[in-house]
Amino acid sequence: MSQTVTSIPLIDFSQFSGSPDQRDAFLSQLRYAAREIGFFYLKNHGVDAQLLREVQRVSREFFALPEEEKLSVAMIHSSHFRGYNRAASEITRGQPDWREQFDLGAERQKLPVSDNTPAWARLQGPNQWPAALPELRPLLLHWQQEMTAMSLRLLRAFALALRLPEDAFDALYGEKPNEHIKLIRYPGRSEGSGNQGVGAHKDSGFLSFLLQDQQRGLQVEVEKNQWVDALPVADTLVVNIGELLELATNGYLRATVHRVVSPPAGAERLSLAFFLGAQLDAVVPLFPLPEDLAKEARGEASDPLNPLFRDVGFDYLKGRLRSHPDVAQRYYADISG
Ligand SMILES: O=C(O)CCC(=O)C(=O)O
Ligand SMILES: [Fe+2]
Repeated sequence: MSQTVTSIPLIDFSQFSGSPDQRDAFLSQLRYAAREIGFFYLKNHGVDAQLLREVQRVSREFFALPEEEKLSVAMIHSSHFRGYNRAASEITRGQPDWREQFDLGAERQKLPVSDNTPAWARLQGPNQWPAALPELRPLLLHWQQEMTAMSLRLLRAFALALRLPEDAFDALYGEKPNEHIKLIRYPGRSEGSGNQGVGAHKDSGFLSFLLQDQQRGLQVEVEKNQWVDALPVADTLVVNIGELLELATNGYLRATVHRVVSPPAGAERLSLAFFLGAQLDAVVPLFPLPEDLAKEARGEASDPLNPLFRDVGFDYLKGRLRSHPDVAQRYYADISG
């Protein structure tokens, strides 16, 4: 029987490279956290603390730019869903989110598109970078590289925790993992803004990582209608499981619903998210788990408001179209109707 969860566990990634006993202890904590809660704090993750501080500092500088500079890289200029959105542009569960944000992905060349190319191929392409803040590009691309390397290491630990071969998930991301970064600033509450920083949702990919500042706001639905604060904890990243891992493990791993409540008036919250996903042409298989684990799998806990698809590119595109109806209408009217 699982007991009531009142807080989010904290696990230490350095144990994974420790003695065999430490490694086993780490893997069982990982399995527990990922199955029972779907969220945990990760310390000693190996991403340089100084780099993280720099990324936070320069992200704040980005949001402090004059509005016209931010709008010069507005997402509406990008068919690849890259760029800036003002607060209340993105929609979750039909309601606007009170957060401004800057999205980027892997810096890759646009794919040639013909009549029979799948629509998700249009997602690949360059990022937009603000001319007014030249240090943003090298810094974020460096951070992206570090986050990708760390998160792929963690994904391999997940495979071991499930007693699958260490490289079980490798073919799903191949040479082109989906490396989505979202810099987010939640303004304080104001008249007429409501308190939805971001509405309740699950993330779609393999794993999500959040670098929080000092301001609370993130909440995790550990049981139906029971929300727990994921308070900021210094020197950790918050990690959560995406729907892709839930689907691949028949619900053994848990993609947990979460949301952000807007900060009080006069405060603000900065959260920097890294979402690791599979490559867009992958199809998610069902991994055969060892019998004792398979018995504990909950089955697919798909959200009826947001059905899942095993085709990674299609599923990711569906999410992007739903979150950004203006971009959808401008570049994807042929498929989003
Ligand atoms: O702001 C946060 O810490 C969480 C953001 C989030 O859940 C998301 O963008 O998917
Ligand atoms: Fe999320």
